[in-house]
Amino acid sequence: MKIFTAAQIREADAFTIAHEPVSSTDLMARAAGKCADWLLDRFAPVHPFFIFCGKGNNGGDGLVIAHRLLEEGYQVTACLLEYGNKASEDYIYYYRRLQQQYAGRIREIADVTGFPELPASAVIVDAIFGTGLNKPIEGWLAGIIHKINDQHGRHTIVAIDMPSGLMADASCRNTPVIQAHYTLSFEFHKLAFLLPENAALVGEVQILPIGLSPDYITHTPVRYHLADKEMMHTIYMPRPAFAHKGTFGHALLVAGSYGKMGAAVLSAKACLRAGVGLLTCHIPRCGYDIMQISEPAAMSVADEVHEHSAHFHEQADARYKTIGIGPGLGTATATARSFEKLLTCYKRPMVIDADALNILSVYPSLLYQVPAGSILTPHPKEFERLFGPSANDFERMELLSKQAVRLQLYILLKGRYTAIACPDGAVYFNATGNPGMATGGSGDVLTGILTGLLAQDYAPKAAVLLGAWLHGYAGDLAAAKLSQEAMTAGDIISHLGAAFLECFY
Ligand SMILES: NC(=O)C1=CN([C@@H]2O[C@H](COP(=O)(O)OP(=O)(O)OC[C@H]3O[C@@H](n4cnc5c(N)ncnc54)[C@H](O)[C@@H]3O)[C@@H](O)[C@H]2O)[C@H](O)CC1
Ligand SMILES: [K+]
Repeated sequence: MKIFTAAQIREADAFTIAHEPVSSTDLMARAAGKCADWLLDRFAPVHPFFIFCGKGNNGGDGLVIAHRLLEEGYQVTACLLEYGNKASEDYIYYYRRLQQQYAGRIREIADVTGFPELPASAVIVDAIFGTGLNKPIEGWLAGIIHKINDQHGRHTIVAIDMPSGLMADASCRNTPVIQAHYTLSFEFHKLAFLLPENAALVGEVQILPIGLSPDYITHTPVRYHLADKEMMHTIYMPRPAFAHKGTFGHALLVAGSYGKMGAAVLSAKACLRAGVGLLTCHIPRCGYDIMQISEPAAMSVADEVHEHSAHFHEQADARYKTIGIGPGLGTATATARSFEKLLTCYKRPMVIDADALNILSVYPSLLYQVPAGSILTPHPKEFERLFGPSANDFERMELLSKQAVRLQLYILLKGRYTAIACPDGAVYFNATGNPGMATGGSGDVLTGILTGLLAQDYAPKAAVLLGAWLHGYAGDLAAAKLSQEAMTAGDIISHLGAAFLECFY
């Protein structure tokens, strides 16, 4: 799914009105009607509704919702915020209709003292500002936002299109924003919904299709995308019937050090479960028995050094379709030196994670030696060590995209919505996964999966999108069976099979 900017959403709206064609009042009725349907479905008539309306089209949506709920016999108070702006045409149209039929249900609010007493079980609908917000909310309107947020623990707050105060494409940190339990958003996700700094504001997001022009949607280029199941179906490659293990590539995994062999084992197991043909693990001498016993399907090569690996560059030849490097590797000087040599002799896209990323952040010039098309998988701290801090999450996304272009790499920034930046600057968000995966070893599992997919001849972009999706999907299946608390990284691996089956069979 494409993620459009606020300006593009306005264009989509205008394009739809001109080409469907549909009048803008009818488009508003269609959009707000979807919200009303959702509210009617979710809340019984015992809930009194307080619908706060701004003067733009978001407020217009609120007026349509108020009218529809009244028609359905609900108790509604339309709280119209009179802050001096000129009302939009569609707002005026629906205001007149409400005024004619339900004048008694309208309350005009011109300062904070007009904030209504809310009875128990009231539902607050926020239709104050949507995608038209162009500066932070100030003055008594900010007071209204705070008053509404004070009700967060007592009343359900449903935001229409966007929580008021949030901008689709810019940071609103430390400005007044509605803290919604639900956000009913039209047609598309907004970038703001996917960034951690807004996690407490958007609540559960419901995307409601409102029939914006498919023509506009198909032909308008965007930087940000949300990965979805259809995308995965275009990526996934079923195995040919006459396949043998050579068909699926031989991967080299460079991982583990004294005390961190678990990371290597998890990565190896995940790589095998992702379908690699053959796997060789380069591990320090101390890890030899551990790996051989833990994962009999993997071959092992022990380094000359006991506690960490220092000679893996000698291994890295054309036999290997790809290399996954980093989980539990440690950052010993000898390890860093071997990594440096590896980068001069091995030129295929590889997967670089954890301590291998930490080595890159200590020796940043090595970043330029990383083969084009390789996949880096930093968590936010590792990302910051590599590329520096950002003032907010929007700037971090800019930096992520810019670095992927500059280095011609795929950079996967881990998070609730993992963001995957591509060498052409596009960024894909992955929505599978859950907080149960915020546990030691789950990154090692991802590295194994990505390595396994690259070895099977998935192009790097396909591998990183599919790998992130499957990793999260398997995590969701594990959480459904075991709970988010009790699941471990190993459970992600053991649910990978079910993830393949559910998604592709
Ligand atoms: N996406 C669609 O196709 C549809 C969207 N709909 C709804 O329309 C809004 C966007 O409406 P718009 O009138 O452009 O903007 P807003 O209602 O968000 O408000 C803009 C209004 O307020 C002024 N303003 C902006 N910032 C501030 C501020 N900080 N303080 C005071 N005033 C401010 C601005 O100048 C405008 O006058 C979208 O979100 C949907 O809810 C349609 O209903 C259907 C199609
Ligand atoms: K809103």
